[in-house]
Amino acid sequence: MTVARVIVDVPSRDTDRTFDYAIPERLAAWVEVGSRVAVPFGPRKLQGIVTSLAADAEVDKAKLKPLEEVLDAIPPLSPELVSLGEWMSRRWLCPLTVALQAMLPAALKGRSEKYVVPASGAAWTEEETARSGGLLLALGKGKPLKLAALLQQYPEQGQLLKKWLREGRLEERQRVEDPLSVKTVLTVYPAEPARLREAAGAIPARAGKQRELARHLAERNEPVALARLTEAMQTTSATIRSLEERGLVEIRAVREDRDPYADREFPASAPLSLTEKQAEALAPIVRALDEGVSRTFLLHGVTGSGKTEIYLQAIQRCLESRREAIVLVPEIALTPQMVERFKSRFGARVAVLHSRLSNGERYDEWRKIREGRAQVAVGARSAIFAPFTSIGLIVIDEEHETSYKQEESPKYHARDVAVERARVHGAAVVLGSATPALETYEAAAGGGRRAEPEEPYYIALPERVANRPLPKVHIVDMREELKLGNRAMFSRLLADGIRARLARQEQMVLLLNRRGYATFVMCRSCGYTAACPHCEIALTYHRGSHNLRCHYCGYSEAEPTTCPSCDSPHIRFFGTGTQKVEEALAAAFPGIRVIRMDVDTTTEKGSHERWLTEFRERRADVLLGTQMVAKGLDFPHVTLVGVLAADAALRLPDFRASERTFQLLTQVAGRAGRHELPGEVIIQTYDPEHESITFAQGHDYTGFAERALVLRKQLGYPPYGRLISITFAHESVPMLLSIGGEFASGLRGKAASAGIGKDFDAGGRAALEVLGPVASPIARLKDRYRFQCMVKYRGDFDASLLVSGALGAIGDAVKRGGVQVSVDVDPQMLL
Ligand SMILES: Nc1ncnc2c1ncn2[C@@H]1O[C@H](COP(=O)(O)OP(=O)(O)OP(=O)(O)O)[C@@H](O)[C@H]1O
Ligand SMILES: [Zn+2]
Ligand SMILES: [Zn+2]
Repeated sequence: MTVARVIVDVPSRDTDRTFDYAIPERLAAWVEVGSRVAVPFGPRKLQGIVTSLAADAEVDKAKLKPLEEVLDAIPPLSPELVSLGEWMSRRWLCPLTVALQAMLPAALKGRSEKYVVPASGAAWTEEETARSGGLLLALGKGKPLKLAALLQQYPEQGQLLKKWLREGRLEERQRVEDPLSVKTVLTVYPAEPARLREAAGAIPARAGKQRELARHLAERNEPVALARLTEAMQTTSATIRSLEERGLVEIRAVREDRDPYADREFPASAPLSLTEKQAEALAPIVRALDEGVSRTFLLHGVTGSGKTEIYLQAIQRCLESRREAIVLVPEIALTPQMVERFKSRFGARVAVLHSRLSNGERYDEWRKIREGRAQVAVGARSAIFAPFTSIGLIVIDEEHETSYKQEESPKYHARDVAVERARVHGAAVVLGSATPALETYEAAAGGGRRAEPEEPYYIALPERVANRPLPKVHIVDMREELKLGNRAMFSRLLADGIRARLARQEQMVLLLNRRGYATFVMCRSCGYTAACPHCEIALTYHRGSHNLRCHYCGYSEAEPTTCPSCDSPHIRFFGTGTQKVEEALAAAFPGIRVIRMDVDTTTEKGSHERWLTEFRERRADVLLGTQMVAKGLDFPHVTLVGVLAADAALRLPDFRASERTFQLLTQVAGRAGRHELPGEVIIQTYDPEHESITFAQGHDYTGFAERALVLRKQLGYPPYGRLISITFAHESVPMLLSIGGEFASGLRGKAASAGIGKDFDAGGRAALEVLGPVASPIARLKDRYRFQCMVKYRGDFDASLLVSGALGAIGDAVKRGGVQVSVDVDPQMLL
């Protein structure tokens, strides 16, 4: 092979095709499908990825420019991932390079020199040393050598170098000294507990904080990071230094390991003996694993039904057959608690990938997978691209979660990617949820209407483990509360519930459903609301800085004192934030200990974990938060879950609003009473008859789904029809109307000539309907107006192909006018 087809990393229409390059002799051993390369491109030098190799070029071979460099010793993408990228680019209408880049760890993007060093403990025979022609000698000097230089200097040894890199005897480094690996943390080492306790007694009362600290450390009896201690104990490092002066602690700078979980002990866990129901659920999955056929399962199990144990045992089976497993969990649920369950069972064979890791850490975990040191990848959405070569099982926990859809290009859904990868690998896919997406449920169960379940195969776990009951759910009509003169944030029932838990020292989870319940500013006299002058979006009030901010473009302005529209002084901040609830709790229940978890309190790395640990250790009574407290948490002492403003998101202009609300309520209710203590749930709402709320009260997923599906069918929404939304953005509205109109009529024409009608009837015939162009729900963003066309279709044809054809036809006009176009296939968020 002497020609490489390369896709360059420029995400535009014009460059969305491969370009041919000659492979120079010296690089011949290194260029593979999936290699990252540097190539000349006109006057520029670009990065690209080799998507195929060919013996001959499409143009005159003598005119081909040569590849300049191979950027990694071992290609970061396998041929399988390259073709997956091609599939994604067709499926979600994005440039191929965008799909391929999404699979690379961030540390591999951009330019950086690569170095090669011998791995610690690696050894070579004399014969190998001789064959290496001086290469090993050079490396043996202990200094990392540049990969590019080695390729130049030892052209004959290319294959050897590559072999040793693959075997892990040589290692590839990003930098000579990776600054991340020498990071240190100040750590407090306490003295013996007995000594601490004795000394605490002798510390004078005026140094009460020191005394409290000494007692705390005696109880804790293990080293703790200084920063963590000051925060947990609400004290300063000076106080801890005073303890050091007293000889009660020692503060040392400790090298922080790059393995984010390295300092944690994971007690080994053995497989539980499954309940009868669990065993029944596992059986068909094991059968598929043993047969090595690709099959998808929907594991529909109520909260606390023991789905995770089924995942674990399925993974076990997969590993026994020497294949690898990927487990996806929503980013927000990727807590130490979740990670612990996998690490305890499979130890060092687990690699963890999530966004809170630094680029260096992520890269390390990614390399563990690629080099075969890990066989289980646990991670958020993008872990679906884990560079395994022999996948046996893919698990998607909480498969209904919206975070599995990426909202920026490539706008892929991890569920679809999982099914496609599984098809190629002959792997099983397990989609688990207590509240499956209606699309998944309809496909699997057909709502019980189909005699033979098709793909995915439906497995139900309708009961909790050990016959624990699902919690009792009460609904409180907040309008009634108001009529009775209760203007507080908490209904009488909820307030009583909180008081009772405080008295019994049990714990509570309070959810503030803030989606659609923005903290906006409104004039009570004229109804004026503050909106961003650049985007059609209400400004959000920020308490700390007393200003109003746009969450889309960052615009901010000072909090108004009088209404800009009518001069009335009755302009004020509306809606409820978690901060306000926290204050109300403190006022109503003196001494209550609250942990507030929302975007503001969890931005710092590791803070999310820290809060949850504190709550687990029962150092707080209430865990208060937004959506992030609803998922996957398993705390034995939580006996009350309260939902403030359950209906806040119901009125969003999105056909999935009631599905999302039902899912959220059911999930959060599932946090209560998961262990010995029974649980209770109180839902406050202004809309107590809404189906999302009444079905959640009855823990009745099936009832909810059947009703919702009837509506979906009438309206031709998913799962009975599919959507593609195309958004055009530009400063000028007439331009948008003309481009949008041209696109819509072009697409209609293409559909008609393909024999596809526009009528969306119940008969299930192929149909395609183009709605719009109309102003988008966000009508202006960053000073650009936005118009959208919604394509609604059904039937067995490639609608994406038609859309891409229609976009191609207006391509020149779009380019000339400088119109931005974005396409979302199967959109999840209609806002
Ligand atoms: N076979 C078993 N024997 C004993 N205990 C079990 C068994 N299976 C699961 N459990 C326990 O039951 C509890 C609930 O299980 P798990 O967290 O796996 O449920 P889940 O279905 O994943 O719940 P959710 O959807 O709410 O996250 C856990 O504490 C778990 O340890
Ligand atoms: Zn006003
Ligand atoms: Zn804005």
